[in-house]
This record gives sequence, C-alpha cells and structure tokens, in this order.
Amino acid sequence: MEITVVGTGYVGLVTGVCFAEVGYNVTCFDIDVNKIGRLAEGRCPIYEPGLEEMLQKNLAEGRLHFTSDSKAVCSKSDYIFITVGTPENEDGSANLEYLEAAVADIGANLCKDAVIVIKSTVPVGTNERIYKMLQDIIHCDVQVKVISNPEFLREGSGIRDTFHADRIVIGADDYEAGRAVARLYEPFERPVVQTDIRSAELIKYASNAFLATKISFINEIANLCEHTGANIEDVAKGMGMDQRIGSQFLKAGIGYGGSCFPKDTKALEKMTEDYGYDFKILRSVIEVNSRQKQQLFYKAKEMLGSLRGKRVAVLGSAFKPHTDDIREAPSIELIAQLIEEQADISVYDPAATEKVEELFGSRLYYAETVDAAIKGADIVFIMTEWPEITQYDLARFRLFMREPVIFDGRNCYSLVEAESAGLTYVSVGRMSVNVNSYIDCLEL
Ligand SMILES: NC(=O)c1ccc[n+]([C@@H]2O[C@H](COP(=O)([O-])OP(=O)(O)OC[C@H]3O[C@@H](n4cnc5c(N)ncnc54)[C@H](O)[C@@H]3O)[C@@H](O)[C@H]2O)c1
Ligand SMILES: O=c1ccn([C@@H]2O[C@H](COP(=O)(O)OP(=O)(O)O[C@H]3O[C@H](CO)[C@@H](O)[C@H](O)[C@H]3O)[C@@H](O)[C@H]2O)c(=O)[nH]1
Repeated sequence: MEITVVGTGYVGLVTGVCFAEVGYNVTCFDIDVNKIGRLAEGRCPIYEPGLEEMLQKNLAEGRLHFTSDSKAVCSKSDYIFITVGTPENEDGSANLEYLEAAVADIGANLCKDAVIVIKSTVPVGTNERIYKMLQDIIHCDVQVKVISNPEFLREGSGIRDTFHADRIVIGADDYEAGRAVARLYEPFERPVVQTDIRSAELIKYASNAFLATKISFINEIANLCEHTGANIEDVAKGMGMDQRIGSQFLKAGIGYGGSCFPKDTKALEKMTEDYGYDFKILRSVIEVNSRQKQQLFYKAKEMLGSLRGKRVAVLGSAFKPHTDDIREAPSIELIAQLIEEQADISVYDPAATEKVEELFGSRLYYAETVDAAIKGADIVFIMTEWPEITQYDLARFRLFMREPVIFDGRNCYSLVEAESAGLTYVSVGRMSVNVNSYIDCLEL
C-alpha cells in the first residue's frame, strides 16, 4: 500500500509521519524544494512536540520518504492525501488556488487508479468540483475517486490528537471508496463517521465555528463579569461541570487566533452569504472576537493614557503555547498597536521569536528570557500561556520592573498571588482593578 501526502505543513507532516508510524509506506510531496531537502535530512521545519523524533525514526526505518517530484509519486500511489493550505481571500472566502494547483499537478501526472483524499478545509461543494476538474485533466485510462476527510488536529498536540482522535470523518458519494479510506485508519482504532461528501465538508466548518462560538460566548461572559464583579473562572467552572455544556473551550482570554478559527469562521460566513443565508450567530462570534483581541490594549490606555515612550514587554507571541505559529495571533495585533503608539517594545516567546522578527525586524527587542524582556519595563502584556510564563516567579516582576503593571490576557496568575507580589494586575473577567468603563471606549 502506497500513500502519498501532498503538502508538508502541519497537517501534511503529522498525517504523513503518523501513517508511517503505524506501518504504511508514505511519501510526502511538496513544491517547496528547500523544505523537502530539510525534511529528507530529518529536520522538522515546524515546532510541534514529538514530531521531529517520530519523523527521524520513520525515515531511518525506511517507511517515510520526501520528494518534490510529483510525477514519481503519482505513478505509484494508491491513496493521495491533499493537505495544502486554504488561506483567506480578501473577502473572507477560502482561497483554493493551492488546492487547484495541486489537483492540476496530480491530474496531469496520474497514470494509475487512485483515491484522492482531500484533508484541506474546503467549502461545501469543493470535493465535487475537484472530481469534475480531474475528469477534465486526466488523460490516461485510470479510475479516480475523490473522498473528503477533514482534519481535526490541534497545533501543539497534533500527534496525540491523531492517535486519540474523537472521530475520523469521511465523506464519500462512492460508499466503497469511503470504506477503503476508513480501513486505512484501522490501526488508529478510532471511531469513524462516514457521510455524504457535502456533510463531511460542513462538519469541519461547523465544528470550528461551534468551538469559536464557545470561546466568544465565554469572553462575553468574562466582560460581563467585569461589569458585575463576578469571577469568570468560577462562572466557567460552574457552567462546565454541566455535562451538556462541557468544560473545554471555556477559557476566557484575548480571543481566538491561529491558522484555523479566524479564517474558517470567515469562510463559513462567506459561504452562507453566497447561499443567501444570514448566519447571525456566526457574524457576532467573529465581531466579538475582533473586539476581544483589542481588549488588553484598551485596558492599558484606559488606565495609563498614552503609551508613548513607555517600556513595554510582550510575553508570548505564538497564538497558543507549544507552537511557533503566529498566524492571526492576538500578540501581532497588539504589537502593531504598540508600535503605532511609539512604545519601546521587547518581546519574549520560547518558540516563535524568529517568526515575529521576520514580521517586525528591528522595531522590537527580542529577549531570550522573561527576565531579559521585563528588565526596566513599565508594563507587561501576557499574550500566550507558555509554562515559562505561567510558572514565572511573580516576585521577579517587582525585582526587574519599575512599578510593575501587568495586563494578563490569559489569566495566568491567581489574583491573591499577584496582589501579594505587589503587582498592579489586570486580567480578564476578574475584577482586580476597576476597569468598568474600558468597554465603552472600544470603537470597532
Ligand atoms: N494547521 C492546523 O492545525 C490544521 C488543522 C486542521 C485542518 N487544517 C487545514 O489543513 C490545510 C493545511 O493547513 P496547514 O496549516 O498544514 O498548511 P500550511 O500552510 O502549514 O502548509 C501547506 C503546505 O502545502 C504546500 N503546498 C502548497 N501548494 C502545493 C502544491 N501545489 N503541491 C504540493 N504542496 C503544496 C506548501 O508548500 C506548504 O508546505 C488547510 O486547509 C487548513 O485549514 C489545518
Ligand atoms: O478555551 C479556549 C480554547 C482556545 N482558545 C484559543 O483558541 C485558539 C485556537 O485554539 P485550539 O483550538 O487549541 O488550536 P488550533 O490548533 O487552532 O485548533 C483548532 O483549529 C484546527 C484547524 O482547523 C482544528 O483542527 C482543531 O480541531 C481546532 O481546535 C487559540 O488562540 C487559543 O488560545 C481560547 O481562547 N479559549
């Protein structure tokens, strides 16, 4: 059995490495020749716990291969998993140009029967369109099937999520072809949901939009806590213990970021618009998130006035811990606002510094430790709950900062500990200082 994975981003690499780990012969293909060169040497281009070790093991054992020659993979593959990016167009719709280019390449080179499995997140109807596209391109006498198999892994826990997936979703209009893909997943021993192809495509968007809704909902409740004096952590705990609600994705903060929720909620909104439907909840979820992302900045302005010339340390820039991904990270928007304010900015992140530097260059100071980032700072913004930050000794803020003022977007510390460490500490949905009026100054 020969499996090809097209695209070596997060999804492609984790998929390829995990299929190899359970015993398949896997070839990963990418148009990025440099990336393929590094991968073939066992060097992982992304920060993903456990991935590099598993990659090296499967390379050494001969089950995992990397190539930038699409002709070679198309001539031997039984299953071709497409995992290329589907980023956001300017109007919010999903950009399918990478997917179409990958399909055109496969179609032009395919010379044996194959099942094409689309793992990329794509709008409803795309798999059917891809099938038609392949019918037009393929010139050899081969049979091709197109199956939808959306991916649900999270960055930072991709390998664990693959081996412990809650479900594997397979969408197929050809039932037997769908079963064949389901059988590929048998070594993982996870539940499979097989549906028609359009339902599978929508399961992916609906799942992400629902999780984003939970986050925006709890962030709204957190904002209400700040008006009423309730404590968001107690409220979320009390809500989450109801099994119908569930405790996950009820952590209030500075809004969701990353390469999926922001773009997928917008793509779903655009898709519904195109069908002439007004998805009111989804529109609000997106609006609430964009307001939430600006919250800390406005809290700081409300409390301190102009930030011009202030020394500001931003702790954490990845969109969440255990990844170096900064796509749509709330920290990036904050840093841009701080630059506009002419603040003097230092940034610390244990994994994402290189990517932040690519964006902002010499406009920031890139610290290698929390100590170095906060030294001499007037204000700290906590943007990512890395263990290095949540477990930081609070006494050191007093030691290194002038008059420590901490704006914590991830509720990393207990109010009591922050107070006894002598910090002016502002978090989300927990009334440590009077910030009742800041919401009024948000004009979005
Ligand atoms: N990142 C995640 O955690 C995650 C989780 C679930 C689903 N998804 C979805 O999976 C898809 C991929 O996401 P990602 O974050 O892994 O993407 P990515 O941007 O990290 O990687 C995409 C890869 O595809 C390669 N590529 C582009 N065009 C190609 C072509 N024609 N042929 C071969 N390779 C090509 C790029 O060089 C790149 O290496 C998206 O649709 C995304 O929405 C992502
Ligand atoms: O209670 C919570 C949970 C998450 N977040 C934020 O939400 C964003 C997304 O987090 P998470 O879902 O853990 O990360 P992703 O890697 O983006 O994974 C999501 O997006 C992927 C791509 O579609 C899907 O495959 C996953 O199932 C889905 O969880 C991050 O900014 C988190 O800080 C919160 O603010 N509060």
